[in-house]
Amino acid sequence: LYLVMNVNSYYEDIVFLVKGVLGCKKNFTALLTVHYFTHVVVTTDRSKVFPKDMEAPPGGVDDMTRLSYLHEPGVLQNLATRYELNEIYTYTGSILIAVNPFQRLPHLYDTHMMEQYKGADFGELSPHVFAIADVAYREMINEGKNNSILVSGESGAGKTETTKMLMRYLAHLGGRSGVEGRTVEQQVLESNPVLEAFGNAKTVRNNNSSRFGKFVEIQFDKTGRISGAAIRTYLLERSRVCQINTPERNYHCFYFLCAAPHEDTQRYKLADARSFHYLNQSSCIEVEGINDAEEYLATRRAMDIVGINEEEQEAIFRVVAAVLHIGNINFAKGKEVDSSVIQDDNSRFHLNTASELLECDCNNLEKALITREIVTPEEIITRTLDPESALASRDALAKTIYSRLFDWIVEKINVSIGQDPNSKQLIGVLDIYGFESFKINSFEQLCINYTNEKLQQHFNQHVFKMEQEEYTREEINWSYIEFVDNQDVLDLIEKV
Ligand SMILES: Nc1ncnc2c1ncn2[C@@H]1O[C@H](COP(=O)(O)OP(=O)(O)OP(=O)(O)O)[C@@H](O)[C@H]1O
Repeated sequence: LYLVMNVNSYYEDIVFLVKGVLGCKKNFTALLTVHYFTHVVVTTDRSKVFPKDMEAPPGGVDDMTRLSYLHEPGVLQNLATRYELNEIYTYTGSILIAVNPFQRLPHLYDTHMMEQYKGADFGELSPHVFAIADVAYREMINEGKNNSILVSGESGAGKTETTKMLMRYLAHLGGRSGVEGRTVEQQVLESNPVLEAFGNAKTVRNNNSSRFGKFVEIQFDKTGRISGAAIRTYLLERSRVCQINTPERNYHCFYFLCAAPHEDTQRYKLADARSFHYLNQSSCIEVEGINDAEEYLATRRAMDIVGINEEEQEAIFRVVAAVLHIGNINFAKGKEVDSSVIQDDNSRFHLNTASELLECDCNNLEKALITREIVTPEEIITRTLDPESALASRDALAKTIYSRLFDWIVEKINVSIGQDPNSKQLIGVLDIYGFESFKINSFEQLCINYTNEKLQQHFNQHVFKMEQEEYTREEINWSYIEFVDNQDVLDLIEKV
């Protein structure tokens, strides 16, 4: 198991390192380096300052296990120093820390660079995401065992970009030349735009934030060539389909479709994105750097490439449009207590259009929205719903349809990429969103945080156990390292 930790680069106020002590009476007066270039003199409490490694090279160290003081400011200072020199990668032992450069650095990822890392000993060259992929691949070949690379970090830290680079490098190592048609590795890489159109959205932190977790399994044959692949997705953020706030957006595909050529929008009876409730709850409709009309065509092309045919594409976009129409169906109070009716002609138009697009009977759809069936051992009881409950059932339907569409697309991509039933070796790359804590947290956050906690636990055990075994083997005198162990939290959730 390898870990790539992605870090955002915009923290400004956390590096407080003592540059030199000016006086030390009651309080601690120290010359501090704030945000690595501005120097200020402040008086502060002794407990708030940390010693600086005066012997560290001016450009920082490329493996942080070599730092004399391993405290948080020291680690951040080292990352910041290297970042200033455009060195975005740093090791901590076998863990790779990647700081988001927020700019394209093509020279870091070209073929020449890939060739350099091919077969090089770990640690011999500068830290790089290719080195992690290389060692995972070589261990798999030499020891015949499966390997996984875990890419973690908060939203916008660069996990998806890192995953793409890992895949590109693995495709470079295990790719086949001269194979007719599109190769497995090409198809895996080319599936990204499709997954992003349906699973990514603009958030506060990231204009192209993945709202699902992804585990890509690359399968290899005995000779180390890629023989198949599978993409597994987790925890698609369903709530986004119905609820968004400024400055966020819903999933990209909704805006792409509203900006499609006229003949397509006409077929799906679509209008401006601003006229749909699921989109206009946020004032953000357009995003700088994303041309929705062009992206619509690009998504269609990407679908062609991954084997989603014209008829299937039509069906997919019909469902996307139907979700938008469902969101515009409103309800008014019915004559009976706790009942509701379709609000007006406008809502009826959207109800009829949604049922046309979904190819279902519009009376049945209406009934499904304004009533609830309760199944008891004796009979099925049908209860009417008040307008508020009807809205909730409308949103639940939209979320379910959308998440099933997403799963269907993933399944379709998997069928077209093809898995190798005889494969004995694989490398898995896990790109999963990190811990989340908002003002208001829902069940989705609990699931996401639980998953991360579980991964963290697995990693802690793996790393600490490995280290301790090594110390014992080398007969090093060591004492147990204290670390935050949240096993109690996991036990609590798992036993509920
Ligand atoms: N190695 C890199 N080179 C160039 N740009 C990068 C790199 N890593 C990240 N970025 C930039 O940062 C943006 C956010 O990165 P990315 O989408 O990979 O984050 P993420 O951690 O997957 O976020 P989320 O969890 O929200 O999906 C990218 O769109 C890209 O502009």
